[in-house]
Amino acid sequence: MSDAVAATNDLPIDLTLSDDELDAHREHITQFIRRVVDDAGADGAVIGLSGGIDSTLTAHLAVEALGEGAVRGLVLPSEVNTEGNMSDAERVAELLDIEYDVVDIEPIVDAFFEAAPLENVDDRIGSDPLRTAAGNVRVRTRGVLNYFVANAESRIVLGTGNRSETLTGYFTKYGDQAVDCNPIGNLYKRQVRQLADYVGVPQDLVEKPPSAEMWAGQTDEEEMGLSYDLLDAILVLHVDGPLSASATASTLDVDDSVVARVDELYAQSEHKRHLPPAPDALSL
Ligand SMILES: Nc1ncnc2c1ncn2[C@@H]1O[C@H](COP(=O)(O)OP(=O)(O)OC[C@H]2O[C@@H]([n+]3cccc(C(=O)O)c3)[C@H](O)[C@@H]2O)[C@@H](O)[C@H]1O
Ligand SMILES: Nc1ncnc2c1ncn2[C@@H]1O[C@H](COP(=O)(O)OP(=O)(O)OP(=O)(O)O)[C@@H](O)[C@H]1O
Ligand SMILES: [Mg+2]
Repeated sequence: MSDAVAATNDLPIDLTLSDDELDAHREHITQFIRRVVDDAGADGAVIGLSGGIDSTLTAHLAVEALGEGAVRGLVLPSEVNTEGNMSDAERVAELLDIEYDVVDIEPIVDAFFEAAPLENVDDRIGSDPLRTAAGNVRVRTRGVLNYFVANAESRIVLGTGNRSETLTGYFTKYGDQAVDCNPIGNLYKRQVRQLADYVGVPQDLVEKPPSAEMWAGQTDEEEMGLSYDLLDAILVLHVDGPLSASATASTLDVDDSVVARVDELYAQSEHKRHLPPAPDALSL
């Protein structure tokens, strides 16, 4: 394990996976990807590449599972993505030797806002709720492009959701969630970084602060108001685990309000983890 991954591990709970466990996850995930593609009768996979760790690790494991010829990358910059992240996304595609396209989504997003049924969009877009709504439009636009390629070329869309995001609802409903499978969906964020490090993802990508890039300068940890390492510990001990909220707070030596905040994120995002509900069938 690199120093950068080890250094963050200063909590009284150790989520660090052993090499045997990392090998087991690697094998389990690559088998999963092969099975999903085979079961769908698809010819391969398509994945959005953002230069972040989730898509980088997922693409890496997809190439291990399917071979580089069966994986296609889409790098989809908008005006809020940094050039650094977009060139990292291209670097990942080149390191993995996969076919990829770069498509500027801003003209699509511009056309959308011109047609959108809202007053004074330009004046309101800098602050919520429009800032998040606009970010979600960019995220959903990427989903449309992913599915266009999947439909046209008989591919499945690889998602990059991890367990920390799923449990907190930290994703756009029918945006980056609109995928055919989530190969790293059973790994907490810290474990994503660790597995990425283990399979040889470049260090600078492993160490980069996670960002949804929904607006300029956004980082996940700032928006959520807590670090992934602390979030993961609360998820493992409490949301997925057996400890009460107060026992979790005292184990981690944090205020009860921190655990309450995670409980709130979990409860408020319940709807994102299910298919849309409908009333029960009536027998008339
Ligand atoms: N109880 C309920 N039952 C059924 N539906 C419910 C609902 N509450 C809200 N909704 C629906 O859900 C909508 C809100 O959900 P949604 O549209 O997703 O929007 P929302 O959750 O407000 O925003 C997405 C969040 O995910 C973050 N994100 C997005 C994309 C990528 C990443 C990343 O890590 O890369 C992070 C982003 O920064 C932001 O915090 C509401 O407008 C409403 O339509
Ligand atoms: N500019 C982009 N071009 C193509 N795909 C993108 C872009 N931005 C986001 N995505 C897709 O949306 C997914 C969700 O973004 P998210 O930020 O959660 O993951 P990430 O960028 O891979 O990792 P990190 O959390 O470290 O930033 C990405 O993994 C990627 O598949
Ligand atoms: Mg990102």
